[in-house]
Amino acid sequence: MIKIAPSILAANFAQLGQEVKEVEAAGAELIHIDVMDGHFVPNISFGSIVLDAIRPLTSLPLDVHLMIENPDQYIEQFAKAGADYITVHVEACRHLHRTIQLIRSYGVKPGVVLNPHTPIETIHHVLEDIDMVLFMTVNPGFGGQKFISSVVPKVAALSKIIKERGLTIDIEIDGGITAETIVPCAEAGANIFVAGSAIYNQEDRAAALQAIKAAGEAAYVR
Ligand SMILES: O=C(CO)[C@@H](O)[C@H](O)COP(=O)(O)O
Ligand SMILES: [Fe+2]
Repeated sequence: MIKIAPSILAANFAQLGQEVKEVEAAGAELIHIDVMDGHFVPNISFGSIVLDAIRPLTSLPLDVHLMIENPDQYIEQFAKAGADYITVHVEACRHLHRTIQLIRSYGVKPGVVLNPHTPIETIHHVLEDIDMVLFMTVNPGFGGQKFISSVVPKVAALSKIIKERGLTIDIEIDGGITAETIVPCAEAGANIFVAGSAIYNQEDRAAALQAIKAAGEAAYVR
């Protein structure tokens, strides 16, 4: 089943609570939260106080995408603020396995993120320890960028490995997702899709979300 995770990075922060409730009512399955530190990525977004604020307003899982250096230092903070998933970039972790264990120790589902150029071989030895792999289909740091289609073969290759090993791991795609770009990703076996501008920048957000989901459902093969 296809799940849609609207990214609040594209929401109106002056009415964030309402923006979260709107996508929940529209059929979103997760809320995607982009944390940027101005070091790992060339942009700053927000920290765990935003989770503190929205946690009581939604029953949806909070999917926290950490685009930060030294993620270990902040995992407790995000776990205590109510994260359900915490995903860390392979490129930002010196001891990836330890970071995954740290996330799990707080009862949070761990996931790993790969930049567009990062090979899937970097996570072969942690697949048994994680709940999600997040493929970046843009270079991280900004919303509203163009989808990088050369990532799709990596998604298909990982999906095959997950199947061969009999694992249950969600494959999430993040960056430039629309009702068109979701199609090759769902065909490659991805099942969770982040969408920021393709939902929040639309007049009818519910219709936009449902159109993206329907296109993904029609294409999904696993
Ligand atoms: O992590 C990121 C960007 O670094 C994403 O979650 C974006 O925020 C998605 O925005 P769109 O590409 O869907 O507009
Ligand atoms: Fe993200």
